[in-house]
Amino acid sequence: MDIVIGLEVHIQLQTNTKLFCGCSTNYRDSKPNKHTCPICLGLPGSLPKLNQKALEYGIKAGLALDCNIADSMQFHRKNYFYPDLPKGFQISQYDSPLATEGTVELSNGKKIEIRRIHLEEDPGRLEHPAGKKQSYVDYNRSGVPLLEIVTEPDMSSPQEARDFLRKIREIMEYLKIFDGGLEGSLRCDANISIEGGGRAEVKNISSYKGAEKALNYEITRQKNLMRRGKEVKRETRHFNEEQGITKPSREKEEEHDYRYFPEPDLPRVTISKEKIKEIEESLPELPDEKRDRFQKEYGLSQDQAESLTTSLFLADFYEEIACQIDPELTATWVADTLKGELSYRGINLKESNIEKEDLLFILRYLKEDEITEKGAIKVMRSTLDENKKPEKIIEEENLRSISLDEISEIAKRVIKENPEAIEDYRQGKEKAVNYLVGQVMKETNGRADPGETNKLIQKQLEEID
Ligand SMILES: Nc1ncnc2c1ncn2[C@@H]1O[C@H](COP(=O)(O)OP(=O)(O)OP(=O)(O)O)[C@@H](O)[C@H]1O
Ligand SMILES: [Mg+2]
Ligand SMILES: [Mg+2]
Repeated sequence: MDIVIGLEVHIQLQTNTKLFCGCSTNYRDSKPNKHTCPICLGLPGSLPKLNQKALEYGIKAGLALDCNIADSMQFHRKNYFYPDLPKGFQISQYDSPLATEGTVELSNGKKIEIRRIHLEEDPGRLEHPAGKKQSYVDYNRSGVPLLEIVTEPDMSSPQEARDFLRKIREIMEYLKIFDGGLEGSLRCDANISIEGGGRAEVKNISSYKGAEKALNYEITRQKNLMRRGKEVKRETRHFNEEQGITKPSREKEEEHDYRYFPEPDLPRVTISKEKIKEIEESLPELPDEKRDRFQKEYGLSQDQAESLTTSLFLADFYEEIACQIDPELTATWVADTLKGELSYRGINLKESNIEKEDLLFILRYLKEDEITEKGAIKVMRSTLDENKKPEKIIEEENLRSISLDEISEIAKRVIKENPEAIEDYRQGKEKAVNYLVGQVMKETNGRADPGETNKLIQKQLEEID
């Protein structure tokens, strides 16, 4: 049974002001209804004016997704009645959108077609506090610029949908027009059908993990209906993030006729070839290009390059260190060790204490055998957990590597103290060597180099023989 998935992704553009007025878009820490004016409250007689920055950001996004940018576009009124929309309509786009026909390549190489991209205003935010009879509405979000990206129904699994959203997020962050770290900045409607059934449009998804969950739930639900010979209806459903389930939309009025018509208060917008060209020339290197370049320039594996380019912040962090010291060593320490430590702590690089200089310092010491690998990991952990500088940690925790002579002395003593290990070694037990190495590591608090220690112990044991 073929699974068909198409997404409508809404991303909030990071402009300072709203799409059609001068109110601030920075609403998350504000009291409700503080960033409002007659325009974003939709009061009669107010006139919207297009934010040119939002238009520029939209063009940027369209170009980055390989779309055709329209030479002119029109805003339309999308009429529906709901308290989050004070005017009774949303200014959106209809048959004359900003951009059409783009593509996004997933990490499995599959190409997903973009049907269209358009600009629209975000509605207000409703709050339904638990245990209260009233609901509240906050219009601070009303009028924040949204970019809606609509795909063709090209995805065939929830994993692909998740990967698509991750890619979109990465690209938009690279363009510096979007901040995925903000709550509710990326929302999507996921359309899904199974061969022979109607499509469900699942609304209210606010993360890419949520999208995957909602789609998995839908597959099970739709397959179960089909198995029992029941019809899968074409319908709109709501995703409940906490419960991980979808439910039919309660509001019947959501299955509407939007009665689209051209927004009479906003003239058709022409987009000149020069403007498009200028924006195209200013586009930064995008994630896929950076990944390919990292592979070529620094000799990284595809996996490492992929892992290091998932965010611009991470990629820059890596590259600035890699330029000053061994790029392959840096890749291993950033992509594997550091990312592992961060994910163990449930934080990302931006949120952590570690700075470029810190990692560079650790890698320098490691390269010059001033600390062991084990020591380096300890320093990294303490840098993350205690917000101290590596230099200080190395001093305080006594992590500086010890010399071969010192190791040799300790090894001698350890061998002497463990006659049964010598016996085991004579009988050909390799484990005995490992045990002795372990003892030396313990005595030296992990400061001895395990490879060197192993060699020394073998040599000393042979000499006893
Ligand atoms: N059979 C299908 N199965 C799954 N997805 C589909 C199917 N047919 C179309 N889609 C997807 O559904 C989405 C259609 O979105 P679009 O916004 O154009 O229309 P709509 O959902 O009818 O309207 P709106 O959501 O604006 O009210 C697209 O992403 C498309 O890829
Ligand atoms: Mg839709
Ligand atoms: Mg839509």
